[in-house]
Amino acid sequence: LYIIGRREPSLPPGPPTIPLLGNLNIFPTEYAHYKFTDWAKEYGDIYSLKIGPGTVVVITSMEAVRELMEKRSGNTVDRPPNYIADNITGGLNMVLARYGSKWRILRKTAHAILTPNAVTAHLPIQIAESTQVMYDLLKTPELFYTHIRRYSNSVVMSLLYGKRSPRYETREATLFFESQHLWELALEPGAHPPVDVFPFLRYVPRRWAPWKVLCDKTREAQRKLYFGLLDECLKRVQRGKENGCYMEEVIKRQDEFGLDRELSGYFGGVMIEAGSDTTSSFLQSLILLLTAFPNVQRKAHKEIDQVVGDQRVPNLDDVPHLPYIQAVIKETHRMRPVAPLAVPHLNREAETYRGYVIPKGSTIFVNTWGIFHDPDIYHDPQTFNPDRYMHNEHGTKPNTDTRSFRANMGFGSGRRICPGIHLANNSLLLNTMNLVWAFTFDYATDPSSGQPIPVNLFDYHKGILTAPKPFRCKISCRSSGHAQIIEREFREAIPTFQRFEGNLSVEDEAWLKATRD
Ligand code: HEM
Repeated sequence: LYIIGRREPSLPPGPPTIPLLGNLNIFPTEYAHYKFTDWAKEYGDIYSLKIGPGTVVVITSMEAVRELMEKRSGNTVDRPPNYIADNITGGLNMVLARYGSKWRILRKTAHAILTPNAVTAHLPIQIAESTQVMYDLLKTPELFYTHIRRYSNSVVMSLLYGKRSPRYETREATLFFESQHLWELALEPGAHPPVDVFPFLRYVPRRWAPWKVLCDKTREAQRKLYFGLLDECLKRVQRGKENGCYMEEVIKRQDEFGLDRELSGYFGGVMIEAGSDTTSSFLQSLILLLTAFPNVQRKAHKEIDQVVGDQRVPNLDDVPHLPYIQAVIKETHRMRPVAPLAVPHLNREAETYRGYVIPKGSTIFVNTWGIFHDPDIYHDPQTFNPDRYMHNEHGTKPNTDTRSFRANMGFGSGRRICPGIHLANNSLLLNTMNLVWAFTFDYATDPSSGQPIPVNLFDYHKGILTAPKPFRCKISCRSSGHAQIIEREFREAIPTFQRFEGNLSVEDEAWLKATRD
């Protein structure tokens, strides 16, 4: 028993262990990326932690990512077991699913509908929705946080189910935000007994195990949303009233993909989850950073004014002419990666690397945060400085060996890399251009003292996905000319919106009527 928790000599180094628990007693339960980055300074770009008898390996360099996650991606494609998640979803949450036939079916389906070509077909609604973001910010800028969250949910809902969320309060958006909240509580590291490390804890009676009640509640909330939406889509297909959304295609090609009803429901639901709060987290961080770094904002304004001017809104054809805006996006990924530790992987067979043996079934964390904040690679990594990407492709210090670097590190690595990259990139480009073109972002003013209220660059939510906690800032439209163009574009987008407004609630209809009269 004494050897349980002890670090095997062939493992990469790491913090001292204690019997039985290994490093479980010091394993960070919140903002783990900070601690993981501190440990990387002490133990290097590959180190290990013992969690009871199990092993966690943390990698904090592009070189190790390239070797272990990419070159050996067939081996590091699995995810660690997650009893609570599986209890809630029956193992069908694609993001956390174990490697196996079900994950392969889900992944294949995701690829089929998220190719660069397939996402181009859905640009009109994405553009219309990003126009509404500008319109909403014009009318109620103080609600920017919910406007952004509405946007990313509405885009995925429109693409997948042909049904948009015109308001933050739209029924399906609310159901999603509620079920997502429960899901986050259920997955919160350290919040529940470690049922994966010590399986006997799974058998504690329900009255002493509040996590079991939470699991049931979460399962119910998710299924209500996922299968409600699926059935609505199914009915449309049966009536021959398709509107061209992804889930109709999924339903029609069910046999080809190998999906049954259960898998189809979870496929759609997980796409909403994976596509909504990720995109909005990025855009909220962008606003936070633009507010805190006015010099960056000035440069971005200057570039967009030169290229786009003030007589029309930006569009995707402008992107190649906007290198600084592109650099702003890269720098936002670097400063505030949406998933600072990506999502943990697991190796299917033992690995030998740099003389270490990483046993089969180890959990592998890619410490994206640590890589992006490494002062040996990035000059002054805590400063939001898009210019670093103007000098070289990866924004690194001169003479850095960048052979293992690639552009989309914020989207993970290997065979579990984010399949939504193309869709997400279009959203990030459209909204970053629009936000910079139309608005200035300043500190809010404290009404009693008249002093500016600074923003806190580190006040972020806990969890696998981070997003800034709601903060205050002042968002103003740059001129009345810009405002008029936004109003006009919003009106002109009505026919595009209407294709996705087939089955809305009375409240949504009333809101649309009020904004359109
Ligand atoms: C800014 C936006 C986004 C970011 C930064 C992001 C980032 C990530 C990251 C870091 C992972 C884990 C990769 C790994 O395990 O190495 C991931 C997985 C995933 N993402 Fe995204 N994502 C974004 C948007 C989207 C969108 C729009 C969709 C789909 C509509 C999507 C669908 C998924 C799915 C399904 C997975 C799980 C893949 C698997 O485990 O096989 N994501 N994403």
